Amino acid sequence: MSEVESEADEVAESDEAVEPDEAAEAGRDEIWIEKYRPERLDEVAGHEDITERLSRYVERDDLPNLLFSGPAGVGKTTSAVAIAKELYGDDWESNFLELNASDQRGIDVVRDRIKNFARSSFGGYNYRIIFLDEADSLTSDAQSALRRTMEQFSSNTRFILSCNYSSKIIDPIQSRCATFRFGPISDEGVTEQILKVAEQEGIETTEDGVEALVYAADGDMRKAINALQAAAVMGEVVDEEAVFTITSTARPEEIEEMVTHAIEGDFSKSRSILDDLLTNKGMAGGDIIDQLHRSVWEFDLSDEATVRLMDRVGEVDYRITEGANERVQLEALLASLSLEQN
Ligand SMILES: Nc1ncnc2c1ncn2[C@@H]1O[C@H](COP(=O)(O)OP(=O)(O)OP(=O)(O)O)[C@@H](O)[C@H]1O
Repeated sequence: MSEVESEADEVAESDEAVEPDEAAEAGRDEIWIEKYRPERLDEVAGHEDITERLSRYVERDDLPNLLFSGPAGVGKTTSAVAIAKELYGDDWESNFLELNASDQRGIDVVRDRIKNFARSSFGGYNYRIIFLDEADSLTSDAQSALRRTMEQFSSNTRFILSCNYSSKIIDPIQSRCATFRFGPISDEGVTEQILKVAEQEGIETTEDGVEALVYAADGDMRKAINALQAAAVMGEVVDEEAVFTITSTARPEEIEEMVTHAIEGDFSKSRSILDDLLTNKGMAGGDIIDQLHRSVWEFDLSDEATVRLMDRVGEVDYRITEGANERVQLEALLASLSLEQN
């Protein structure tokens, strides 16, 4: 039993009335992304076109194999679980198996679990659901084996595969699935959910705090809610300062200032901002590149400078992904911008 649960039991057993403050404290120990995970398809924010189509399968009780693709934290797992809850009601847990394809123990363990689940007795339902997360982490050979398993159990099992990139899924699997692309959640969608959670938790947020949460999350709802919860622990009010600190995100103005100094030929000022971001703010080089990439079009730069910067950003991003030293790469980027001016 977790500490939270045992504490909650002790409180329930004691004769003394629970003070509202204590109840709120206990509530804050819960993980908000789980507490506010939508239960039903129509509660999933920002993907109405997808959830309406999924609801039709549920209404007809006729589910094809599904492939959900998209970035992290946008509702792929949530939608799969919501389908199971709507199809099976209280029995959903015994008819839904969640597996991770990148299971350390290997694909054979995953396949055995699929077989055991698909072969065990059914409680009056025509089919059960297997949700396989990170399906794109499987090699082509493992995916071919998975395809055979999908065929073997096609009469009584439906697969929902989740991945970041559907292009990494072999064609024979893609052609057996209806594909749904979950994009990043819109700023409005994230804002709405943040405000809802904050209100229910009695958390005060400032307008710039919510804007900072939306900016830092960049369409990832899990990141937005986690950041709200972490910032709420830090102080009374969730404001911009708290959010940027907690998420190790640079303010857009800092990134712009760093680039502008470099373009104006002042390498040392530009480098000292970079140093502050990497050393004092603890940012990862890859995250600075991501922020640069997102903000480039909002900087006050000529078209030519923007294109040059974009070109460099692409190159540095590739090198960092390949394992090059982040600081060296970022300093080189700023240095090359400065050199062009001098
Ligand atoms: N569209 C959404 N509407 C409301 N809440 C959401 C949405 N997407 C994500 N969330 C919140 O974020 C949490 C994580 O979402 P989920 O597990 O569905 O992400 P995912 O897309 O499956 O990501 P991953 O690929 O990393 O597994 C949920 O528990 C929920 O609180």
